[in-house]
Amino acid sequence: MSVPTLTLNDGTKIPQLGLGVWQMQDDEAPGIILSALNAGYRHIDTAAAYGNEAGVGRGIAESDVPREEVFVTSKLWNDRQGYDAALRAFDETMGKLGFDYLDLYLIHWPMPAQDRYVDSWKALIRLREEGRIRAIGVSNFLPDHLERLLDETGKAPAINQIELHPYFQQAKQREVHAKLGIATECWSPLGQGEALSDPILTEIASRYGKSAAQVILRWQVQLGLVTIPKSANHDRMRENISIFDFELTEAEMAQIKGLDSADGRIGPDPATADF
Ligand SMILES: NC(=O)C1=CN([C@@H]2O[C@H](COP(=O)(O)OP(=O)(O)OC[C@H]3O[C@@H](n4cnc5c(N)ncnc54)[C@H](OP(=O)(O)O)[C@@H]3O)[C@@H](O)[C@H]2O)C=CC1
Ligand SMILES: O=C1CO[C@H](CO)[C@@H](O)[C@@H]1O
Repeated sequence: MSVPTLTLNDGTKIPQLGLGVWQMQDDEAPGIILSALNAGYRHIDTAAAYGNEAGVGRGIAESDVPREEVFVTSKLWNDRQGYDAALRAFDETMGKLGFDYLDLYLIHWPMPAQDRYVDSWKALIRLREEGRIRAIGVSNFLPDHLERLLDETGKAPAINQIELHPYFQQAKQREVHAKLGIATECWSPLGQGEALSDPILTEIASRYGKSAAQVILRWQVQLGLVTIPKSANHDRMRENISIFDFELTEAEMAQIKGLDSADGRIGPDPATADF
């Protein structure tokens, strides 16, 4: 069963489930990408900061899958923010990936103390107008950062990639996204493994002969989110994409909603993150 796509506010289609590749070494990335493409993945999430763009590009180039059938995201790292710096960083990313266009480029963190994200956003708008990027977006942007992009450029991001898992569900942030026409993408969708032994999730999973990981990813897809679980293991990669043959009931969706926690964040807080 193939992965459904979501249509972004600029008309671009993104597969709702992709492979996250943070913490994969550049030299192991080609093999992992080949394995993911064989398992049916057509969406890969990398970043300049992950140090594996070259390996990701090589894996795609060495596969039998045409470049245009794979949706690839990369991200602008914090020390390259600003208009000219972002243009140069994008060229470097493209050189490493070996692509002539990118599907999605994100500003990785707002870094409000630097106050350069509006200029970075203007560079991304230009790159999209030039046809070098299909869709542009952001990551870890809070509502006031999104409002400022809109106020100063009139252009809303297609997507905001944020921490989102059963213990940190971001309902308010999702509401803001819906109002502004911005899709929500979940990073650390499995809570970096923390949520996988949750008794409610394992109980729901047992009803379908599925795993807790599959229930979490199915929950995210049914919420209309994009999700990018990371696995470097072929069996778990296959497991994570095998979620399109069952459906959670409304009662199960409500049970999972009940797992949300005010202090469930595992990554940095975008308001104060400074790195
Ligand atoms: N924009 C941002 O700021 C951020 C973006 N990201 C993106 O999100 C992606 C995913 O987030 P990440 O932090 O990696 O965490 P995830 O929530 O995807 O969890 C990954 C961990 O879970 C394990 N795992 C994966 N599938 C299963 C399974 N079916 N059963 C048991 N264990 C499993 C993996 O191990 P194994 O590999 O051994 O299977 C790994 O240890 C990243 O790779 C990156 O692309 C992440 C953090 C921040
Ligand atoms: O995507 C991410 C994972 O790696 C980075 C750290 O090296 C994080 O800061 C970032 O948000």
